[in-house]
Amino acid sequence: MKVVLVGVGQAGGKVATALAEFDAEMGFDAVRGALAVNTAEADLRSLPIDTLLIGQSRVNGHGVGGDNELAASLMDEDATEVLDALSGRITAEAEAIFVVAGLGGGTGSGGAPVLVRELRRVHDVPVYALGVLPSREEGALYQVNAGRSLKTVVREADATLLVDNDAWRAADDSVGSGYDRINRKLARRVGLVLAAGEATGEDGRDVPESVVDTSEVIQTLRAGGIAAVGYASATAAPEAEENISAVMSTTRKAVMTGLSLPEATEADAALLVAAGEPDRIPRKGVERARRWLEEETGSAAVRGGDFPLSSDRIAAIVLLGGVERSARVETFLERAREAARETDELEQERSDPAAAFDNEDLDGLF
Ligand SMILES: Nc1nc2c(ncn2[C@@H]2O[C@H](COP(=O)(O)OP(=O)(O)OP(=O)(O)O)[C@@H](O)[C@H]2O)c(=O)[nH]1
Repeated sequence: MKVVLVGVGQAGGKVATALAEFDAEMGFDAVRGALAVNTAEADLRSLPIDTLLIGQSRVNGHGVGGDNELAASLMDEDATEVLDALSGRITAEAEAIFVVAGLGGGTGSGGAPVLVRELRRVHDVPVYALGVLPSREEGALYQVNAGRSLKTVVREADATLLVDNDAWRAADDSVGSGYDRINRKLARRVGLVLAAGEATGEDGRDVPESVVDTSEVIQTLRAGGIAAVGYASATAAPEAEENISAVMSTTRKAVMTGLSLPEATEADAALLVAAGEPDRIPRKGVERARRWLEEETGSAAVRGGDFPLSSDRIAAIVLLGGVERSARVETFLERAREAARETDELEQERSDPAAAFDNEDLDGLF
């Protein structure tokens, strides 16, 4: 899938950079452009990708200090500038746009939903959000901001791929010190999803039918709402038949312990990508893993395909679409509501998880 990335806020800029770097290192060429947008000049300075400062007339390059409503209004005012900066990058070959942001801060949290809305108004390709949820150890403001931002961005985007900052954090990482490591893991996992479908036949030969196509990624995300990605890998034996159980166990691991949104296994749609040396990927193993995924997610729409990579490992990449009914999402929203109650922003609470995005428990941003 040929994509253009727009990072909003500090986390957005860093994660977009990590994705662009991974894509370049691997030579996939799925990332066709990357721009970082921020209200804080200092956060843009160290980034190697293109940057754009917004809200200058009102915050003078000093950021919004966690105020996501202010950020939403600054993005609204400067949206034309951002769209202009992107217009040269979003060429006819772009198949999707990803707006990347940490949902718990100010600039990304408030700016991303507005930018998604504006991009959808002017571009025909799907506009997805890639949102980072704050760790449970972060304070009430982060949780409330993320809850409100999530509610709004899910409504505006074609789909919102969520990564929980607690998901891929090593046990000994503190929230801050672990960012680089989290960003690298995130870049590999999401980067492989983006690159799936970019595989070309060796020496100009036709791409085998079993190879995953970009449209399968888009179809899986078509369910809308919230999406999650899972990943696991194992050493591959030289013969395909010897790897049947490796495909099965990596698929299970990707879902049970490797998801970007832990335990969000109830899904409307799923895609299983088996990555590795084509000769080592067992058809029987992939079929078996797909059936298991169908049962585990309760989804009748489980797609599958290979991602040819020269590697002595075999990896399972699982993309789940429409996971917003999962207990994990409700747990986060409850955390955000609890934080909102603490900060005196909430009057009532409801318990139906599926209705969580329609009710007024947590105000949207706009
Ligand atoms: N995964 C990841 N999360 C990050 C990173 N930096 C910050 N975060 C998370 O993002 C949230 C804060 O968002 P930031 O992007 O730092 O804030 P901002 O959008 O720039 O907003 P302001 O600083 O208020 O203008 C918190 O929940 C952090 O845990 C990062 O590099 N990687």
